[in-house]
Amino acid sequence: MITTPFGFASTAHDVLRDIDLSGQRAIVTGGSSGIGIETARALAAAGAEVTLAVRNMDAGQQVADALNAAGRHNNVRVAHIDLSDQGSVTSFVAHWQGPLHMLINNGGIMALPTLELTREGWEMQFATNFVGHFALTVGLHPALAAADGARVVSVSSSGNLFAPVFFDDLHFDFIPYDPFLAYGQSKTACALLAVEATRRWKAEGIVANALNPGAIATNLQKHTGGLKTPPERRKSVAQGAATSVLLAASPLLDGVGGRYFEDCNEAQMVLQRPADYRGVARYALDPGNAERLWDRTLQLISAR
Ligand SMILES: NC(=O)c1ccc[n+]([C@@H]2O[C@H](COP(=O)([O-])OP(=O)(O)OC[C@H]3O[C@@H](n4cnc5c(N)ncnc54)[C@H](O)[C@@H]3O)[C@@H](O)[C@H]2O)c1
Repeated sequence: MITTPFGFASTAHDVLRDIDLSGQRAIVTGGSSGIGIETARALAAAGAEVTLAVRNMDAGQQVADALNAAGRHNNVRVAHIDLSDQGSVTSFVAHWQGPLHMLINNGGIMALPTLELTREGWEMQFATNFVGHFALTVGLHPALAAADGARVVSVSSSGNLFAPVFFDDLHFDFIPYDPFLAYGQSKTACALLAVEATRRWKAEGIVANALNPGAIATNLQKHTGGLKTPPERRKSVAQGAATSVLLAASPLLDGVGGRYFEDCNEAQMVLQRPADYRGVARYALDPGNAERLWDRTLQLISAR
């Protein structure tokens, strides 16, 4: 188990204190709100050149302007991506130039009340939270390989404990749609992406890890009537971004990949859903599931 000096209450700035990221380049998807803003703020404050990959360019530009005005480096920019739209992901990748040191797959949606499908017929949470990030990560593989020690960060969730990947029914054609089953499947898939990306790319110096940021009141809960977690177990957004930046940039994680973290430490693997929703399900780190999902998703995106 990987342990660090950081924990539940640590902030992203605590984790990056004394770390100089000058000359390093990062992408933060969903960087115009919530945890994404704080992830970008901390990486940029440490000197990294940060691209906010966002669906809403106006919102993204406002955040970039605010971060640049408050920081010392004028190193935050904005680029458009709609993770639910494969054409948009392809276009983002085509415009990216040069090496990429940190890819923070952070954007996401949760618990859409009714079944929504993309134009390809893919369930929307799976398409946005996972397939979009999968295509982005695979598309940016040459840029990651060029960075000499790149990190991919997969923002998963305790939602991994709600559902495995339903390989025979990814898009709820048979299983009755449930908002949290769909969210859970997508977040399990995000964890599996880290496992398989590490297996495939570690020899090229690329490692990927997954994380649960904790319970943070953000726009994510707009379909669920707000955060239900008791106050003592909630985090601020700066605390929520701590594990993301740890996985993106801390030397404590050098060479570590294919693992799942929460509260800045490696999480326990569990065989049943615990009452406190801590830990990661075995199926979410299973290498066989990870390879199967990778191959299946490659087929999905190449057949569209
Ligand atoms: N807040 C929590 O309690 C919590 C808990 C566990 C996991 N997470 C995860 O943390 C991540 C960040 O969530 P947050 O809490 O900051 O929520 P948020 O709603 O504030 O941020 C999510 C971001 O993703 C972007 N996004 C959504 N759909 C997109 C699309 N199609 N294309 C591009 N961008 C898109 C949104 O515009 C937004 O900027 C998510 O992956 C979420 O699942 C959050």
